[in-house]
Amino acid sequence: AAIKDSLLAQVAEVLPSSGHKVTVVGIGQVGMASAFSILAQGVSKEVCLIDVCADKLQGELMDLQHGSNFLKNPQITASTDFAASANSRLCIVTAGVRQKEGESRLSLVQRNTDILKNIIPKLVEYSPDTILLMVSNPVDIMTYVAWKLSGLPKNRVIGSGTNLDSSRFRFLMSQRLGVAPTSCHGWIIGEHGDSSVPVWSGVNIAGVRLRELNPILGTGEDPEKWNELHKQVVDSAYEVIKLKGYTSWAIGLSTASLASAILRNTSSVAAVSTSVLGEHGIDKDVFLSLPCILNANGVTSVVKQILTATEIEQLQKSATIMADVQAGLKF
Ligand SMILES: NC(=O)c1ccc[n+]([C@@H]2O[C@H](COP(=O)([O-])OP(=O)(O)OC[C@H]3O[C@@H](n4cnc5c(N)ncnc54)[C@H](O)[C@@H]3O)[C@@H](O)[C@H]2O)c1
Ligand SMILES: O=C1N[C@](c2ccsc2)(c2cccc(Nc3ccc(F)cc3)n2)CC(O)=C1Sc1ccccc1Cl
Repeated sequence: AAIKDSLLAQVAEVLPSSGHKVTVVGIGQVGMASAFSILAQGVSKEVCLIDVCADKLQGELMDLQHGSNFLKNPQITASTDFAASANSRLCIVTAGVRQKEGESRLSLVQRNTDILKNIIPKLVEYSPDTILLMVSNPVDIMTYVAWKLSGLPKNRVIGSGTNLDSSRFRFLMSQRLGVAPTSCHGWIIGEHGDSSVPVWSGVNIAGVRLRELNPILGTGEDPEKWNELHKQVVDSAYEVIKLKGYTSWAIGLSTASLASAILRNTSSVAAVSTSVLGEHGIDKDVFLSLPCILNANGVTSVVKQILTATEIEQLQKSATIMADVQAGLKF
């Protein structure tokens, strides 16, 4: 008899999944930083890697598996076949192509949309109850495209949105004030990236709103130039790209944090891209970031922030731009 048979008397079936299985599609810089963060923080012990590059998949799989002894025995699998993703509680999509030199945003969007056409239906086929977490850019549009392609309810299709933007904002705020980033409260909402919206009225330490200490905070007249904080969020993204060619650690940790809220059913609040139709007077079927309650059922509530007219105007402008781009897409 095989050693295993002499050693073990099986008494029950092995379940197909831990119930916390996470699939990461696209194992480039962002996908691997996300997978590593999830494993290193014990967010899930069952991770499946999917990509079109078989060799890279095998190499990343082996390299991660070799660390299993330090990761408390996770189950890590990898395949170019989506069947390997079956029974995933959460599917994180970072697959995409980079903008070519001088490529228009719409052309990139159509190319990434075409990639999603091959990914989303297969993920849902093998994990019909899954939650999709989109990271690929332009993330707000890719989240809408994923929702349309998946047929899932809106609460189970989430974009990483301005979660990274807000994290960079808190770090920069912590540098200015000498307060830990986790104690620097500030929310960036709306469109991820260059046109995101800082909610200055809500920026606070221990509930003390900086806007109350300095009503011109965040405006052009502010001598301390706090509005530069938001500009620094955008500039630092370009700075990182210029210096290292991509971003990985912060977005990977951000993705692991969102995965943790979902898998551990914590109902914590995070700025993520969700359907904003009907919020703040938006009448377009688009996805933008607002503070949302995240748990095992995805986005279960949207926080109704009190926004200034200017902030609402910026959201509505982004909604119109998203809707126009979406109208030009071929599904
Ligand atoms: N939302 C955010 O805050 C944020 C931050 C950083 C990066 N991003 C975005 O994340 C995406 C990935 O960035 P990256 O630096 O990891 O890129 P990358 O080129 O390093 O990785 C992309 C991966 O996708 C894979 N891929 C391509 N087509 C595929 C398909 N059809 N099926 C499966 N896998 C496929 C590629 O093989 C590659 O491994 C980009 O769109 C980038 O703009 C978003
Ligand atoms: O930190 C990043 N890096 C990226 C990146 C990663 C690999 S190559 C480029 C980045 C950096 C700078 C600009 C930019 N623009 C962009 C716009 C639309 C797209 F479809 C793709 C990329 N993207 C991707 C991205 O979304 C981010 S966050 C980011 C970007 C711009 C402004 C503010 C923030 Cl918080």
